Amino acid sequence: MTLKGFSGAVSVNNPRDKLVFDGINSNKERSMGAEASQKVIFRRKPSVSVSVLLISLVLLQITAATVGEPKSDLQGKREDLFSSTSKLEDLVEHELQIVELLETFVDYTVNRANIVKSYIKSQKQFLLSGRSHPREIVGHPVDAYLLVRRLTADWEDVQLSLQAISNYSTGVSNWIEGFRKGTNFPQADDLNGAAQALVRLQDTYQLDMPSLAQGNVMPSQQLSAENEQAFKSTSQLSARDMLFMGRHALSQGLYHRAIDWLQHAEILANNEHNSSVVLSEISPSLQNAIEAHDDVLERQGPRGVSWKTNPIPINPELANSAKYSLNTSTTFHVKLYQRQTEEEEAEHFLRLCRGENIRPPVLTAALKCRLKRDSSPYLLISPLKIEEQSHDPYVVIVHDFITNSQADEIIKLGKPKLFRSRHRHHQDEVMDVVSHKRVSQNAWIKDWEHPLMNKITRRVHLVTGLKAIQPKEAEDYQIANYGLGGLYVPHTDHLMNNPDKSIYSPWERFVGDRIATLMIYLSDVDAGGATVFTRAGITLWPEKGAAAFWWNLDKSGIGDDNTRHGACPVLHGNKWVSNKWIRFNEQFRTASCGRHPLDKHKRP
Ligand SMILES: O=C(O)CCC(=O)C(=O)O
Ligand SMILES: [Fe+2]
Repeated sequence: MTLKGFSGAVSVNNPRDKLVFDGINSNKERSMGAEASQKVIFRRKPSVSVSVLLISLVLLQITAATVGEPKSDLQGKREDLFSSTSKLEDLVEHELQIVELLETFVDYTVNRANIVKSYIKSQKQFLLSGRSHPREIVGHPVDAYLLVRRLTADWEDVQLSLQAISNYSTGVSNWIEGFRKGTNFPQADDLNGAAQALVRLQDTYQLDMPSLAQGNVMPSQQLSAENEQAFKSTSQLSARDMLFMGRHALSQGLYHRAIDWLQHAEILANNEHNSSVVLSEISPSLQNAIEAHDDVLERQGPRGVSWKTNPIPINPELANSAKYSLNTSTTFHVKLYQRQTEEEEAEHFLRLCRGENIRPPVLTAALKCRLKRDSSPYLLISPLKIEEQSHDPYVVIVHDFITNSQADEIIKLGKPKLFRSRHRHHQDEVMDVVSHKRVSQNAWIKDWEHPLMNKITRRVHLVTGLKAIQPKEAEDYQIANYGLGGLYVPHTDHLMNNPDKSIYSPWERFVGDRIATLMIYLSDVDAGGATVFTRAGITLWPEKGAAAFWWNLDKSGIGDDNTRHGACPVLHGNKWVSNKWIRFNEQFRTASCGRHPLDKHKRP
C-alpha cells in the first residue's frame, strides 16, 4: 500500500522489502520522498567496526582441527527468525557456543602474544644500556650473546607464536563462518523485524518510550513492585538504536512515534558517554519526520489505514492556524456488530488488545460460568468448566481442556516442524502468502502422529459434539508460535466467502468451510497476546491448557463475519496455540440445522 502526501510514495505494508542493514550512510534522507523509500540502516560507529576488525585480526589461534567442523542443521530455504520466539531461543545457545570459542581463543592468543611481548621487552631492555652505537653494543660479550640468542632461539618462539595465532585465527574464523552458514543465523530482515516489533509494541500498548528504551516493557499503570523486575531488561537501547526505531516508525507511517523516537535519540546522543551516533546523523531524520508528519496531517488528516499523526502539527505556525484551533483530538466511536472500515477495525483491535472494555453491560450481563456434565458419562466425574464469553457470536472458553503436561508435549511435537506462517490472499484466494499480517511460525500435526493427538481429538468431540478426525471432518492440528511482537491481524477463520464456489479446490468443496474453531492455548503469555474479536468486542486472555471455541458458520453454513478476530502482539513472554478447524460437510448428522436459515449454533 502506498501513502500519498509524500513527494514520493511510502510503502508501509511491506517495509521489510525496503529496510536493509547494509552499513551505508543515508545522505539521501534529506528529501522527504527519499526518506520513505530509502533503506533503514543500522550503521555502527567506525570505532565498533575497528574493534570488530581487531577482534578478527586477533582471532589468530586455534587450528581447524582443534575447533572441529561445525554441523549443519539448516536444510532448504532460510526462514526468518524473528517470527518465532522458539527459533530465537536457539540463537541464545548459538551465541553462547561462539562466545565460549572466542574466550578460549582470546586466552590462547593472549598467552602467545605475551611471548612476543617479552621478546619486545628484552630488546627494549637492551637499549637501556645507554650504548647507542651498534659497535658499542656488540662490544659487550653478554649483550652480543643476548642479541644472538634473541634472533635465534627466542626468535623461533616468536615465529611459532605468530604462526599459532595465525592458524588459530583462521581456524576460528572458518569455524564461525561454517557455523553461521550451518545454523540459521539472524540476518538483516531479522534485525528489521525485531525493530518493527518494538515500534509496534510501543504503539499498540502505548508504552512510555524513554522507559521502553531503558528496557522496561510494562505500561506504567500495570507495573507493580513484584512484576517490575520480571519485565525489566538489564540492557538498554542506545541512541543509535533509537534512531533506527525512529526510521522504522516513519516507514510504517507512525509519524508521531517516529518523532518521539528521534527526539529521544537526540537527547540520549547528547548524554551518552561515548555516543553511539553523532547528532548530525539524527537531526536530518528528525527534521524529515517533522515535515512529513505535518505534511501528512495537512493533506490527509491525523488517522488513516496506514498512518497516524498527532492531532495538531508540530510546526507552531501551522498549529496556530484556525483549522487546528478547535479541539481536533480524534475521538473513538465504538462500532460493534457492523461492518467496520479497515481503520475502525484497527482501532478496535488496538483497544481490545490493551484490555479496554468496549461492550455495553447488556451484552455481558447474561454471560455465565458453568459446569457442564450432561453430554457424556465421562463428564460426571470431571465436568467441563465453561466460561461464556459471548452469546452472539457464541464464544466460550473451556478451562482445563488439556493438562499442562499435554500442552508441553504438543509444543514438543510441533517445535521441530515450525515454518513461517502463511495466509490466504483475500482477493484472489491464493494460498500461501508470507505476510506481516501474521508474525508467527507454524507446524501441522496429524491425529495419528501421536496417541496424544488422537486423545485430544476425542476430547474435541466430547466437548463440542462435532466430528473432528482429520482429514475429512477437520484439519490437522496447526501449532503456532508467535515471534517478537508477534500478532495476527483481524480475519475470519472461515475461508470460502466467495459466492462463486467454483474457485475453491475440489477438496475444499468436498469437506466444506470451517464450521467452528477450537483453539487451545498451549502457553500462558506474561503480557499482551490476547485473542480479540473486533466486531463483537471480546478479549480472550491466553491461559495454558484452556481452549477457546466459537462457531464460524451459522446453521445454514453461511460465514458469520461477527467472528472477525485477531491475535494481539505479544508484549512479554512466549505464545503458543493450537488450532483445530472443524469442517462443515461431515457434521450433517451432529450439528443440527435451524428452522430459520440464520439460526446460530449455541453449544457447548
Ligand atoms: O493466536 C490467536 O490468539 C488467534 C489465532 C488465530 O486466529 C488463527 O490462527 O487463526
Ligand atoms: Fe483465526
